[in-house]
Amino acid sequence: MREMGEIWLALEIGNSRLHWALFIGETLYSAWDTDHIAESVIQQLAKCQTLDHLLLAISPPHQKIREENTSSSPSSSSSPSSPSSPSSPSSPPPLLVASVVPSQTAIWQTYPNIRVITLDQVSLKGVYPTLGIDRALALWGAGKMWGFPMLVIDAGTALTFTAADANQCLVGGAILPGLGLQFATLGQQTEQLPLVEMQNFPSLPPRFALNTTGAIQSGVIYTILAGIKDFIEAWLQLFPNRKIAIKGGDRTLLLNYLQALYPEITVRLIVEPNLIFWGMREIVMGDE
Ligand SMILES: Nc1ncnc2c1ncn2[C@@H]1O[C@H](COP(=O)(O)OP(=O)(O)OP(=O)(O)O)[C@@H](O)[C@H]1O
Ligand SMILES: CC(C)(CO)[C@@H](O)C(=O)NCCC(=O)O
Ligand SMILES: [K+]
Repeated sequence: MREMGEIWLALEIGNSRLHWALFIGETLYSAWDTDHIAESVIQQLAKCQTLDHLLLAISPPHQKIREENTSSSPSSSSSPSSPSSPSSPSSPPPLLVASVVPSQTAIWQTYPNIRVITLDQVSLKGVYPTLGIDRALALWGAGKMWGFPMLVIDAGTALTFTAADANQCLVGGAILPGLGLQFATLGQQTEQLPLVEMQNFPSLPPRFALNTTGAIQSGVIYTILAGIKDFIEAWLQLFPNRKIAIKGGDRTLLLNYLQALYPEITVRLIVEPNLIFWGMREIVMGDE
């Protein structure tokens, strides 16, 4: 970034929704999620006169899904709270975009001050050309924050494992359908199976179920948890001093279950929803 205290926005375009962060220089001021935004709204953003207008346009209060204020002085302004101290810019702030949805990236190109992060800008070594930028950035962010070797588990639309060794070189990883996707496919692609809603089971379901919904819950949850445990154990055997971080929309649910089933591995997990933003910050600050 050009100035130390400059306001900039980070946007991660995921397959389910958008993930936003407002930075002042190196400091993450707040982070929130929204649904994908219509092209017509994006085209209006260049005309926003103040930061508050812009924030309101990209995340109207009823649309905002999660907000986390990381600044020490919470602001009273509307959602998401904009920083009160630095003066609002007269033109829209720089926007850093990382996207795994190319059609969505395309409609953001009308934004006046946009920079799209691509894989070649992440200093992670040994990447393959089609590696998702979200996986690369989350791994880079986690490794820079807590050190390498690092394994990142992303419990998002897809559940992914992505690892790098002590030389900051990609070891590799794995991709499987995330929790929501597993329930959705069973409900949609079969004649007799219902769509199971995830919010309805905060605690572990019985392993051996005597009804259809229970059987789906058991099958999806216990095999995902066993899979996560197996990947973690394989990772722990690979390197000394290795770390593990977990992010993604299903992280809290999965952590609660993991804690109940495998407390000894759960304590090793670094839980951090903002890994991709730490990765983006590394790239922005590296340019100075
Ligand atoms: N309000 C919500 N809206 C959508 N998904 C949610 C919400 N709260 C929790 N989730 C869970 O989050 C998961 C999606 O995770 P996330 O939002 O991290 O995915 P994503 O948008 O694909 O992002 P990424 O590409 O970074 O994984 C879904 O499986 C869903 O169960
Ligand atoms: C796996 C997802 C969908 C996770 O968001 C994304 O990282 C992606 O589209 N990756 C491309 C394929 C790969 O990472 O090998
Ligand atoms: K596809």
